[in-house]
Amino acid sequence: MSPAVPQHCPSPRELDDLELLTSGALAPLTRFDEPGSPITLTLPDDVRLAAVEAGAVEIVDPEGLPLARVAVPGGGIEALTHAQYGPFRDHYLTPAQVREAYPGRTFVPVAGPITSSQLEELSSRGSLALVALVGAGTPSLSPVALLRATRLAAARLPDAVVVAVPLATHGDADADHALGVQVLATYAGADPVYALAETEDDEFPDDIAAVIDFDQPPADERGLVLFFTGLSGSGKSTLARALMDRILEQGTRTITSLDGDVVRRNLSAGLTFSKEDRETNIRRIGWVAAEISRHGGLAVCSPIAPFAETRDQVRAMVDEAGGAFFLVHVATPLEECERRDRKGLYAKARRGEIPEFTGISSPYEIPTDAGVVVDTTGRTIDDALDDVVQALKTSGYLDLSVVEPNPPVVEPGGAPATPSSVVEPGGAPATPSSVVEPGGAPATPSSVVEPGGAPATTVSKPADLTANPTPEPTQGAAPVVEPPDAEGEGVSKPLNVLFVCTANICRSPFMQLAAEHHAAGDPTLAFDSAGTHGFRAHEMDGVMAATLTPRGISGVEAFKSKPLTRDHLAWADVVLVAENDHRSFILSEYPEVFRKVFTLGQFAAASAEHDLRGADLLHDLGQTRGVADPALDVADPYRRGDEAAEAAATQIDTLVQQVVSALSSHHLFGKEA
Ligand SMILES: Nc1ncnc2c1ncn2[C@@H]1O[C@H](COP(=O)(O)OS(=O)(=O)O)[C@@H](OP(=O)(O)O)[C@H]1O
Ligand SMILES: Nc1ncnc2c1ncn2[C@@H]1O[C@H](COP(=O)(O)OP(=O)(O)O)[C@@H](O)[C@H]1O
Repeated sequence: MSPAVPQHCPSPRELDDLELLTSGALAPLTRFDEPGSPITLTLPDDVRLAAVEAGAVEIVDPEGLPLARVAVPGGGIEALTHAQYGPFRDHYLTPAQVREAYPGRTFVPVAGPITSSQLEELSSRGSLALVALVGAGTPSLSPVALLRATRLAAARLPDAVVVAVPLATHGDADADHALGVQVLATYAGADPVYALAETEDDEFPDDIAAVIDFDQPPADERGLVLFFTGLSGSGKSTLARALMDRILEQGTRTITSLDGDVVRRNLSAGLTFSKEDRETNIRRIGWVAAEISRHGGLAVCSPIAPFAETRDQVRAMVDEAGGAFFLVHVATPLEECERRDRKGLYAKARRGEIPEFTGISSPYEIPTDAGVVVDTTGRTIDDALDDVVQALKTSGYLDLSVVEPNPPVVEPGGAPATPSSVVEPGGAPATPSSVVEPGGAPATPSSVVEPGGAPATTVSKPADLTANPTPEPTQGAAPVVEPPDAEGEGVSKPLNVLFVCTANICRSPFMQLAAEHHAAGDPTLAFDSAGTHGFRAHEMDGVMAATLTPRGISGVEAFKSKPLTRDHLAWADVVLVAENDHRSFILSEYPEVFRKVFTLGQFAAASAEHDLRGADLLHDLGQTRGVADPALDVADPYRRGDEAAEAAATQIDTLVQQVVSALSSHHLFGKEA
């Protein structure tokens, strides 16, 4: 009897590639794993072994429907069936079908929503076939939104049809471009291909803008997974519960709780505390949480989750589902958890009665990517919770400070109650908060067992700067009263200004420090900076830094560079970049922020023509922003000598002064208010 052909459900990218291979869209390519081709199929070791033995692997979709048989080795494909479902399936046509149905048209590749000016450009180009490139990993819109937007564009053109082609991205822009050209040529056959010009214009017809808005909700409307990790007894459940109460009191979101103990009694009943079972447990929690986030829901998870790799997997699952993942490391040291020993488990573990107990005989790997680190030792629950609430607010995901005014709470007996403040046994005065700064300020020390189960040691959290999603304003934390006509009347919030250049070591640090200098403690403004390809934790470039002192600008010693993340953008009310290229980069990677990204020169020029200031100015410019004149760019002075640095410094200093003065509301609503 010949060995059974194993089944395998590949990644979304590989499924898209399979569809293109079997439809003939990648002709002359017809198989996986041709030398030098990005169209590859990776099999897990056990599947590969079985496939080699059987001579083939059967590719199935996520629901187990066999799609194709792939020869192993060799990669040759025998198609079994095509995917027959999915939104707008009728638009998914093979090149042969397209050439038969739509001959004589001009073929237009569409990778993002078509703008108003592009529509105008297309309206005079005759009969069109808009080819929407909707594969896995497409950067701008989700596949279904790109198809919706392209259909709306087609309806606005005199004669256009829409074809969907699942061309996935392969992590290499050049290879993807070459594939795109090849696929378009195959679809067009003898007909012309017309590539839309890149446009700085980001105005869309209302119906297309609505599709974009629905697909890219603002940070505080996205699905959110709040993931508490830490040792048993560290305070995960207590803090998670208190946070959920606060969210429910605010009344803007519903919540699903996935507490460690509760999950183990239900979803993960029967699992042990072996490494393998813990990983299964966390992946189950992650899967459910990601599905909740897919629909804009909020999941609060509080398992120990001791392994970095599994936490990363959860982050990736949530990311794939379009949700935001926010990691809270409850870093209460082992000694304190053991002192609490609420369930008596540590004592048992010390006596050897519980094998593989986290912190005693099983490792806990300290997160280096937490959004906030909280040590609850000697603090009230409310105080520790405030760290989490503050970090969430800074991240842009959840702002719990906007609440309806509370009626006074009256104690039995009639006296007004003092604010609730639960002090635990042994509860000493609060220690300072340890929100992780973008600059990677070390957290309070936390005791951990290192991987491998070595005895607990006291370590400081590594100064990780990569994935920190909580840019902290460098000043302006003091509350201000908003202009009476601004949104959120009476709510305290500075305007957050993010400066961006390439590496975050020359121009954008100068912008940030100069802005802080000119704002002179203005509480209505907060500043930060990052680089599109930012170095991590570098000092400012020495040549550029030398231009600061003669201008009386300080703060360079504390400065550390960082790469730009989505979370920095979420934090910012306005993003001011050095050059047009930075703007294009941000718009292609994070199209949802298009209303708030300007070049510094563009913003300064536009604000000079305005009477409005502060939030009103931002709002108005967000609606009417035009093309950024490249002549207003701040050229890169890096490694171009003292003169270039001095010229950039002078240019930036002037522009920043204008911007600070235009954005400040201090003279109106600051100290005097
Ligand atoms: N061996 C061992 N190690 C750690 N914890 C143990 C163990 N055995 C039982 N318990 C109890 O189970 C709770 C942790 O379960 P989790 O699902 O959160 O753990 S894990 O994430 O799968 O590692 C944990 O609850 P919390 O105190 O809420 O964290 C413990 O009460
Ligand atoms: N500031 C604090 N924050 C959270 N828990 C605290 C704090 N101070 C003391 N505790 C106590 O520590 C214990 C934490 O237990 P729990 O929340 O179940 O932890 P975990 O879910 O991490 O196992 C509770 O008894 C809680 O009352």
